[in-house]
Amino acid sequence: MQHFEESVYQLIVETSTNLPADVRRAVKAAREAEDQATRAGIALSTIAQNIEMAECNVSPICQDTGMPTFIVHTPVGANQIVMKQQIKSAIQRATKNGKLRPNSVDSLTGANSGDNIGPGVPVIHFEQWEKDIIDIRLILKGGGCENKNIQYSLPAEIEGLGKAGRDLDGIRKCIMHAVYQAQGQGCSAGFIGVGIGGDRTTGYELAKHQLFRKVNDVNPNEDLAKLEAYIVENANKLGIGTMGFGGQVTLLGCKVGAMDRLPASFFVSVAYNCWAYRRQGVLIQADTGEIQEWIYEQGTDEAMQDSSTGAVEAAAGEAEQANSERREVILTTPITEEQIRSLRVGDVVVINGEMHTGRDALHKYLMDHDAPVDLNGAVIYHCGPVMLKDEEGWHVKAAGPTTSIREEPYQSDIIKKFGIRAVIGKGGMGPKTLAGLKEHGAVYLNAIGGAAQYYAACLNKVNGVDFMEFGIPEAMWHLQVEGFAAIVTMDSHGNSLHADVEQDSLTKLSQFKDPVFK
Ligand SMILES: O=C(O)C[C@H](O)C(=O)O
Ligand code: SF4
Repeated sequence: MQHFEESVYQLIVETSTNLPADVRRAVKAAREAEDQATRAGIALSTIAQNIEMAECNVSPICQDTGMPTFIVHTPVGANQIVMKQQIKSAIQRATKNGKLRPNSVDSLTGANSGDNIGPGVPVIHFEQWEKDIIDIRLILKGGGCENKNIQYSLPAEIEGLGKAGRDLDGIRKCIMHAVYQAQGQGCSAGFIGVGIGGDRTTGYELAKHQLFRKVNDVNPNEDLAKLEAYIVENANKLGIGTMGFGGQVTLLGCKVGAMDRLPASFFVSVAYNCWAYRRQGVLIQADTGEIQEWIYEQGTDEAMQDSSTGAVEAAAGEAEQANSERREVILTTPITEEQIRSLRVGDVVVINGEMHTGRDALHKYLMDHDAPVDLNGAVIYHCGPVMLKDEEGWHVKAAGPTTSIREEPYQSDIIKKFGIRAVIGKGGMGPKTLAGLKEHGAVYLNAIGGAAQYYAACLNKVNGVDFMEFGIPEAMWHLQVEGFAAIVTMDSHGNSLHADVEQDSLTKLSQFKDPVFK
């Protein structure tokens, strides 16, 4: 077992940086199905470019490298205690090398352990089997899509769809609603795993296990196979689109499993995974610990685009031609109110100058404290980056946006208190923020979720950092930026693309009210 730790390290690096071929093919099919000249089309081009950049840089596809979750099958008699120790040390090494973000946070104190080790982290499930080989699979599922997991208890009254009973049609309604409620916040276009039955815990576990299936497999249960095909076809009629921008492609895959339940309970548990669907696995020789085989086709041979550069620019160019009303506005910080008031939903903004990261801990802190820097005219970026330090200082290794809606209770007050002019994030924000943008003259910009390498390439200098005590993802990083492009999705005139897409998709959802499976 001399090579076991190194093999697990390779598994972690591969999972975090190189999206598997079946997932790549699903993203490529989405690109083909979507009009390149739309916002969703541009988002998919950015995603494709980001996937290639991550592979090339051997750096995280998305900065949120998730809750490392391993499922390990071992021969009878193999020493699982040693394996657990070695998995943990591989995790620590991958974190130190910037392949994983330090993601393990004490729930009571907020302290980040810094090495992805803590109570309950990583998650390791061991199972023995009769074979003489070790099968170890890993999923890195980020927090934003994890937050969009949902569990239904049947029978239920489902928003937009009416009564859902304890049958296949009731299950269908739950799953359609699960896709609807995620909107773009889980970085659509996504994949879902569904667990029918179990208790509240095992139901979710079953749902997550479905995410280990291959994208193109077919469910051996005929009814479930039909349900899976139905969901993929019809969820794509909801019009939510990539990143919730509206569009043809909302869901890339649906896998459903069933287990027994108690007479009184009927749970339908849904695990939502973003497009950055990072799961891999290896078969490991039990005597040496060496990798014998990769379980999922690796991404390397499935190139995302014809030429590695220029896809996004080309798509943006086409988009501009197709939609002469779409403007590209270059802004240098600090930004004035007049500049902000001239922006409308749909404009592309390119930012130069300085931006400041801020997410959950910072927003809470700023409510009743001063800011360490002048934020008048400033840009706040909802982002928890992967950072590495060397002799020259800090470097940004991965830095895509985080889900903005979590800051809804604070954002409007923070904008007002400090004179912030632009907030960048993903998934959109709610009515309180929209009113705040209008009142104080600010704008919400949507960056492409998960495109952590794409954005890291524009963040070329770290000017400083405050609140390191919040941990790397939550600290306030002051970043020098050049050519950071994002789309205005909420403007200072009361318009919100997110509110429009949500409204429109609810209308579409209600078209699926009538029974399908009898
Ligand atoms: O934590 C993050 O950086 C992002 C998170 O996965 C999210 O989707 O909000
Ligand atoms: S930011 Fe988006 S792509 Fe990254 S983990 Fe969160 S949901 Fe997934």
